[in-house]
Amino acid sequence: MKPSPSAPVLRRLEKNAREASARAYAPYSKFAVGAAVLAGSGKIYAGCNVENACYGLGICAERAAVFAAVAAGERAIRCVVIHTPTATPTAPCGACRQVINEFGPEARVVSVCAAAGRIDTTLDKLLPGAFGPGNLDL
Ligand SMILES: O=c1ccn([C@H]2C[C@H](O)[C@@H](CO)O2)c(=O)[nH]1
Ligand SMILES: [Zn+2]
Repeated sequence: MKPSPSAPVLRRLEKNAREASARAYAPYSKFAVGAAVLAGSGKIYAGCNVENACYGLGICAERAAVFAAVAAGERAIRCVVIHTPTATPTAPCGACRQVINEFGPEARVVSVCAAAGRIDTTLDKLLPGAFGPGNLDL
């Protein structure tokens, strides 16, 4: 079976995530993260982490990207790519896994970094037994 998204689309997502990481606002952690999501329409939405002087109020790149997609009218997430300018790739935090689950329970999740190492997995592997919208069907 052909991989989804295709290699050229995945390359575009990686470029968008890398460019978004350069726009991260991370003066406190110095850990710049960029994310790009491929939404149901085929459009790509990017996000970066945005920190705050009130430390707990920062938001991760992945959630910023998902929320940008939803604000544009999207309701499905097919793929999330995360870029960090580090030597090893970074998997999404638990909060972001839960948010991705809402719109892309079977999304492909790819983490890339400044070196060749990558993580290429799926949301259901990262968040097995997830609580999701279906659990609220009483
Ligand atoms: O997957 C991750 C992990 C961390 N961060 C952000 C949160 C915080 O701003 C900084 C350090 O945790 O990196 C992300 O955006 N995505
Ligand atoms: Zn997160």
